[in-house]
Amino acid sequence: MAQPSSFVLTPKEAKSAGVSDPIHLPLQDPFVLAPFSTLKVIALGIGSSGQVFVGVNVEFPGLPLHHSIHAEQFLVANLALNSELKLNYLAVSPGVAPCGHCRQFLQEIREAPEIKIILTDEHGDNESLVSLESLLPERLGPDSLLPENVPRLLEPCYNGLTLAGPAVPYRYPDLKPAGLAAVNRSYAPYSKCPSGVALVDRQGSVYRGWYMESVAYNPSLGPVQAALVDYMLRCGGGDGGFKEIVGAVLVEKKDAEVRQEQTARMILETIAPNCDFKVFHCYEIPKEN
Ligand SMILES: O=c1ccn([C@H]2C[C@H](O)[C@@H](CO)O2)c(=O)[nH]1
Ligand SMILES: [Zn+2]
Repeated sequence: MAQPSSFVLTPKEAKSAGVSDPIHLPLQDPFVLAPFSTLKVIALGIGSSGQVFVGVNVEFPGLPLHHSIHAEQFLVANLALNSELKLNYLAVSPGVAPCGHCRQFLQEIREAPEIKIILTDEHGDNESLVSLESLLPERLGPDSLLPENVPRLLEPCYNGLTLAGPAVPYRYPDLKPAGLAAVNRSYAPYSKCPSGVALVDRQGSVYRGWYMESVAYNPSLGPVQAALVDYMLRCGGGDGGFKEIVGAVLVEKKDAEVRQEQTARMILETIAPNCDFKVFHCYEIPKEN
């Protein structure tokens, strides 16, 4: 699988890759793009730690287009998986501005309207810096549906879930705890149905990701897509791509109103036919009085 040389750069690495200041993010070299795209998009973001995060768009052969991951969504998942608390600057490939779907998904970050977006022409020249608010005025924000004190995307959250039922043996024992840790970090304040996915490749490396919802529902990022972002970040499967995924676990609440099981199975059967997929249920640990 073609990969950027790295999806997370320290401030020092970013500097040696040519990031002199936010407005001069290196939008082409040294990054190699994801292989499936007709339009190849890279998103770069600077987080509050000063690290530079990378996202690429991912299209899945055999799946309807709405399962694709936009570069900006990949970038946000990269921030979340790496516990980065804030996104300050965002730049997309030359001549591309974040699309409406991504402008909406970014709203889940607190203070989203203040995120600075770097726009350029198709040659990477004539930069300008605009706020996300100016790209999406009169937004639908999380404040429309959530109280102020509910953690927003990228803010620390712990869902207090534990695995239900007797321990069923599964041939990849590392996946269950990884899936549980993932569901506990899932951002699902609208459905209150968090979910997490853990994957293992042929080398035995484990990857994980969690469901991240949008106030506008459709731009939400599914738990399989989020785990695939982790897989790509860490060069899972080497050159074998998603076919090297041999095991997957989904953890979600039993009888949840919003369930991922069928969608997760369908996605994995399509892109990772060698994958042994299992679902484990969880429940909320009762709070002590
Ligand atoms: O803001 C955008 C717009 C489009 N794309 C991707 C999605 C799809 O893979 C391809 C064509 O739309 O470009 C992005 O990643 N970000
Ligand atoms: Zn987009």
